[in-house]
Amino acid sequence: MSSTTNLDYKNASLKGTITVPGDKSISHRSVMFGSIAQGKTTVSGFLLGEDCLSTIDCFRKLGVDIHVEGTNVTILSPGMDNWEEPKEVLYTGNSGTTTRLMLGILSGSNIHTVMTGDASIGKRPMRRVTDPLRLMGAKIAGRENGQFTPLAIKGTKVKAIDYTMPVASAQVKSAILLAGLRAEGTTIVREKEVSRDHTERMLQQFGAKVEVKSGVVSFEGGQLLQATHVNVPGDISSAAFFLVAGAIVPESSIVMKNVGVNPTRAGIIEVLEKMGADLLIEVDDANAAEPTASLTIQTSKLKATTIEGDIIPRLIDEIPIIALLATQAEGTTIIRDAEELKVKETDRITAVVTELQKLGANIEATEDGMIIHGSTKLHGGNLQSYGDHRIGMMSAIAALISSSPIEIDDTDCIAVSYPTFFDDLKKLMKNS
Ligand SMILES: O=C(O)C1=C[C@@H](OP(=O)(O)O)[C@@H](O)[C@H](O)C1
Ligand SMILES: C=C(OP(=O)(O)O)C(=O)O
Repeated sequence: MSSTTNLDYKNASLKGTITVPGDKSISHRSVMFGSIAQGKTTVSGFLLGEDCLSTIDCFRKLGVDIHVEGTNVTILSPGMDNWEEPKEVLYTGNSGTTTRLMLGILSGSNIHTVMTGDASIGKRPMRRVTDPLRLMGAKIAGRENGQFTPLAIKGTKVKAIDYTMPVASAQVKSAILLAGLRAEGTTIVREKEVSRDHTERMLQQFGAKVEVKSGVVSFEGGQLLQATHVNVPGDISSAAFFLVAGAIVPESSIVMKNVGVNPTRAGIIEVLEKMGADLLIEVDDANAAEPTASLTIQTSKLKATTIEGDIIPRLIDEIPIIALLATQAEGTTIIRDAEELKVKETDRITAVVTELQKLGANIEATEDGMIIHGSTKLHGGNLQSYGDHRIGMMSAIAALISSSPIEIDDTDCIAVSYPTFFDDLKKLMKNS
């Protein structure tokens, strides 16, 4: 365990304006696409979270020149066909997105690489990616027949596939599409439930032609990406913590500017609205490559809801903080169809239920989600983050409404996606 944080936030209220850091999914992809394209790609609003820094580190090892200045990143790439074969293992840290998308990219490259990550990555399933990539002809070897890291990838000439996704996962879809860049023929990915579409949008931004029609993405191999500029919006998954805080902490009013509201990511907005939250959405430019909005949330009287089916991929990373929200809503909230939570940085069903029960919440785990009876007054306690950034941040927000202090083991992990989380929290508390 690294840092233990003791949070005594009694009678806090949150007021003011913040700008949450850049979107993690889009930041990863900006470096990946900028490294594939030959020439100079510039990125603004980049997330300096540990996961995205792992992506940068991997591409530097392939000979891509990447400069970081504040949240501006410049990528000078010789182009994918001229990458160097790295002498070292590529280390993907805690990042599932880096590991899985790199598998797709490296499969169609002309170099040999070995990839590994931290202990959490070592437990996360990779066959969901290595199986379709092997169908494309990829040469991947890994622990338990390609299920776990470390993974070795011998870049080769891959071929297109027509693949129906067995799980709703943007990481699997993206890995296949990125391998498809170098494949002969048309790669087709069919989704039953639409997952985040940042890869499809960014392929278009880099000049590729992609067709997306009712859950089917088709994409002709052999297209060259053109270096460009990427503007990364604020991360709605980070904003989610303050959307919930604003709704449940008494006498609060929070404005968040420049938040990405791509419809494939904005499930939390739909849920807040259904639960009766006082939320104002002012869209900046609906036609931007990734649309953004200002979000204003005020303390709200909340009612329970059911969250299931095709909304789940649109809010998968927000479920821990939505569970806390539901403890403050009148009635029974049911979350189902969310078994994917079991294979994130930790088993998020068990982690959320165990930690919220410690605070007195009336919450139970189910096979594919959780049931929460509200509203309950929460008390303090000693919580664990399990090294999972989203559990750590959910616990810190709980401390704002608990009747006594909350101690959290290992809050360092929050830097994975939101390194300035406590700065933003303090800023909002100071204004109250
Ligand atoms: O593609 C992405 O950037 C991501 C996809 C999601 O994972 P899955 O593809 O496993 O659902 C999400 O949980 C993760 O935080 C980021
Ligand atoms: C699941 C997450 O990320 P990744 O899969 O990239 O580790 C997350 O950020 O909540």
